[in-house]
Amino acid sequence: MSSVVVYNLVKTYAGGDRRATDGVSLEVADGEFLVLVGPSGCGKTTLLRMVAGLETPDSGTVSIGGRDVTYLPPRQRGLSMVFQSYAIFPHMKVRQNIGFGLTMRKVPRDEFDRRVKRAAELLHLEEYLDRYPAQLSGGQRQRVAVARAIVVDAAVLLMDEPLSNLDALLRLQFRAELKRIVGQLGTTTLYVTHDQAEAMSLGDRVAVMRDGRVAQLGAPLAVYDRPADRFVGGFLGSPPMNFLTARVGGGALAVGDASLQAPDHLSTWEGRDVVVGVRAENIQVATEPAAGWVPARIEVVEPTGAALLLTVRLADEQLKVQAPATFPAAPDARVHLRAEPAALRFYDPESGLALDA
Ligand SMILES: Nc1ncnc2c1ncn2[C@@H]1O[C@H](COP(=O)(O)OP(=O)(O)OP(=O)(O)O)[C@@H](O)[C@H]1O
Repeated sequence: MSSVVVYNLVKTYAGGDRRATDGVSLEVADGEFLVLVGPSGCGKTTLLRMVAGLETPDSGTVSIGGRDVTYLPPRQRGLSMVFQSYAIFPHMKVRQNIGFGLTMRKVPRDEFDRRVKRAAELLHLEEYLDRYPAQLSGGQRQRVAVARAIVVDAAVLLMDEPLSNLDALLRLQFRAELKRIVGQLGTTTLYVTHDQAEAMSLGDRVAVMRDGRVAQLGAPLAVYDRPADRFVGGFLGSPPMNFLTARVGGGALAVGDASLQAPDHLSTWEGRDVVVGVRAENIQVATEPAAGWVPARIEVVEPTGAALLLTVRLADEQLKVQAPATFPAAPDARVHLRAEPAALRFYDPESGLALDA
């Protein structure tokens, strides 16, 4: 049992003007891959470092496998770490780098060989074991850092932006490999990234952080489909969720001259504005008008290869719409839009919080 439970962690750095983490509570279940994601400065690294034992919280607790480790040093916590600046030793060959944690633990020679071989196999590094880090590419060095972390069979793996030094293509390849490897090992993993696509791809669940707090925690698609507030909807997804202001009246939602059907639960908002959230891929687009479709004008057409990303104007609002690659789109052309009612989300314009059905 190697769950990680973080309870009400508060941390303010000396000289810091606000809390780096402001009462964070979450649980990483045994064998789960949980991703902390959020913009720069939201406190994700601080949270990870408190789990690691590299920072001491002002208050709150960290438990690993049911044991309170809040004030234990890192080496007594049964975890292993990979950081962005993968500190592999330049004067040691790959074999000794991968096996470093085993050497420290005085693991016997044959077991050392067996475990290093297995970690090297998982990371496709077998043929590089006798090279020095300087003779490797950046991607291969990063693999060495991951192999070194997994070779010790720690109950919990902590990773802080392990892919951020890799170029875009390598990042994508290694992301899938990490997912395979961690899935195979079944190690409880807490992973920090500022990259929302990486978070969606890797996490069993994602915790979206903002200003030292968890804004939302859930399965990637659940969070993507039902953002708990405007911040989460705007942070997850590329393009971000569209938001437009609509006036509720007589069972309808008015956006400029256009009118959509309002769901029943908005009846308490009669006569007031709400914010409607809708993802680009949930908006259908047509060249011809039809009942219930809303007229709009194309401003920009961007081919992405698999689709077209349209910037369209609807009344005073600008929206991103994903159209099929074959859609006959041109700047200034008039088009007609519609979205399934089930794909619309509603937010309080003041607080930004979701108005649940
Ligand atoms: N050693 C430190 N001393 C003072 N303030 C710090 C220190 N480390 C972090 N902070 C502050 O704490 C807040 C949270 O920082 P943290 O590094 O945890 O954020 P992050 O989400 O990991 O950001 P990034 O993705 O940029 O690393 C920020 O306001 C940051 O400026």
